[in-house]
Amino acid sequence: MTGVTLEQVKKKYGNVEVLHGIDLEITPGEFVVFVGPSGCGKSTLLRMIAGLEDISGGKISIDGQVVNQIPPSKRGIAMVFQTYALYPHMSVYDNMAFGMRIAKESKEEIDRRVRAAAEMLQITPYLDRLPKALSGGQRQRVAIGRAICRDPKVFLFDEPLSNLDAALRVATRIEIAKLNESMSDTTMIYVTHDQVEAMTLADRIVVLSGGYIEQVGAPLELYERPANLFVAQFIGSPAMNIMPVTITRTGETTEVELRDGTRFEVAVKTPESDKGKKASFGVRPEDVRQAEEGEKYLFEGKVSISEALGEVTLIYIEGELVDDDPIIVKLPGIHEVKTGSSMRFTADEPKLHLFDENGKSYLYR
Ligand SMILES: Nc1ncnc2c1ncn2[C@@H]1O[C@H](COP(=O)(O)OP(=O)(O)OP(=O)(O)O)[C@@H](O)[C@H]1O
Repeated sequence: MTGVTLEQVKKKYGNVEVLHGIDLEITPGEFVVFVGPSGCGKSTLLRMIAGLEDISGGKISIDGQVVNQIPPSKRGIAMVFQTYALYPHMSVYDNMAFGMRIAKESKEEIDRRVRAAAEMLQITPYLDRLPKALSGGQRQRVAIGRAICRDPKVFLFDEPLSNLDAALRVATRIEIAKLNESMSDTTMIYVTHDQVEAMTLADRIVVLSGGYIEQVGAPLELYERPANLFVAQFIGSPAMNIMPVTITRTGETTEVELRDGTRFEVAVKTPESDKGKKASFGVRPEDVRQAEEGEKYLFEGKVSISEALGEVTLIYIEGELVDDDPIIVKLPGIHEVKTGSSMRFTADEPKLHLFDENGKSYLYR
């Protein structure tokens, strides 16, 4: 079993540094997903692990061995790309066998591995076809099959589903989850900007932004305890609502005041020195509910629009409580809501988040 360690890994293109000293320990057999907005450096980091990009600083180790100077073919990795990268003139079988033929494996061994991978991915009926006679999803499975045949110690995926349509994405995502179960000794590193893929596939997610790691954790840990405003708003859809507040009482629990003067308590510890300081209060759209008549409420606002999606109703509230983005409330089921009407909302205390003036969660201070 093989782990991957990154120590102070940096990447520069010319004078521009795009990764600023990444430290990460990926344990053997783990499925780690890199997520982050476009340009945050996630593909570059993956390509550096693969050996397809030079390392400008720091160390990358695979299985305890520093690989900075080791070529891709000697790193024990296999990579699946967004664009499949199949040879168009070769059959599916030959595409999958190609790497092993180069490595001078025996004919019998090649046949055994190609058929085993094809079985696992349910592409046996297509082994004689050319890639052009396959759908996008089938082509991607061939690309994954080719990677499996190499029997990699580390499996790297660079946005493998992003060229597929919605239904195929789901089906292929489930294939990859099954693959991960059947290859439980193989370490997998997966790049995506799709948070559903990240949440469903990962043992741990690494959230990147601007060439830095914002947080590393299990999917639900990031959802329930985001370390900062960036992660809070990146994980979860629609994004967490953020409202500017002032801290009016500190201690084991904290009282905050919204812009309209409403005060309430958040079950988060704050230091005395933060009394009177600006902070950001956060609550997820799905954690908000309508306050009962006479019940203490968190916030009140006029409905600017509502969307009934059947399974849920989304209510948008604009006004002084927020800066640019409206507050979004996601209520289960169908609700008749009048535009312009005033509504009061509340949420259970454990679902409330508080971030300091620098955007860092008070849970981690
Ligand atoms: N060959 C290159 N030369 C110069 N800059 C580059 C090069 N490749 C990438 N970059 C820059 O490095 C940064 C990180 O790019 P990278 O492709 O890793 O981002 P990403 O998070 O994978 O984005 P996306 O989701 O859009 O693929 C970006 O600012 C990009 O413009």
